Amino acid sequence: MSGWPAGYDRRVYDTLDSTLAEAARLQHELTAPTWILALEQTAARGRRGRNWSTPRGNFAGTLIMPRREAPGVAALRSFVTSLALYRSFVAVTGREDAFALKWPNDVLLKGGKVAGILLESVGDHLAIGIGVNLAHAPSAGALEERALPAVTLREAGAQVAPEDFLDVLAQEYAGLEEQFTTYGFAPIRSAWLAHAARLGEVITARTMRDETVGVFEDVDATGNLILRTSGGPVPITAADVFF
Ligand SMILES: O=C(O)CCCC[C@@H]1SC[C@@H]2NC(=O)N[C@@H]21
Repeated sequence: MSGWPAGYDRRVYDTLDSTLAEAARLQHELTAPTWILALEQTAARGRRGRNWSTPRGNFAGTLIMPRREAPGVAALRSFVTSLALYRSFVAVTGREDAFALKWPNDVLLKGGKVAGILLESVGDHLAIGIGVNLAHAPSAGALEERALPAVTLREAGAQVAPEDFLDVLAQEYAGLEEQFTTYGFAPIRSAWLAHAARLGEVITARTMRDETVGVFEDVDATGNLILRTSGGPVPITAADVFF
């Protein structure tokens, strides 16, 4: 797949503090959904207030678009995005078996984290921040306790420049975005579940307040993780998942 999807703009920067921060600064002047790519970020953010490191060679991008739906529906684009990443990774590596999706929105390569996604509301826009370890990954010492190891896409045999990866991702995303706006979450959910890591296995979901251990049974129609526990199914809206 090559080319650039119709209806999307793009801006490429050498260095930014954060593509999410740039999306917030640009929101009022954009006239179309826009991909913002930075070849280096100096103050990138990850989920739950964590830092995210983006040395040169890795992919750091944000897609900003007008938010037309209720926040909960718009947030389902985290699944659209992780599925687009999955398909992009398969496209550039030819390795269908090596990748899996971890709820809510990480992409795994051979069990290690290769990409992360952070959604933010920016006024009446949605900003989808995406970081991919194309060439570099943080060492085990830089990660939190129990976090999955970080791996690079090179470990799947692919050497891809960030600009080239953007072309692939933007096309994959555009196709899935159209599917999402036309048919809703159902087909995205099915496709996502087909590549889910640890479906049917016991996993742990940890929030600031508590921890739930149960069998990963499903992702429901609103994107909740469903864990089967001895007390019945428990829907989880937001949590960190540990295997
Ligand atoms: O914690 C995670 O897993 C999500 C990481 C998201 C990082 C990306 S890199 C591009 C965009 N800009 C940021 O500051 N963060 C996101």
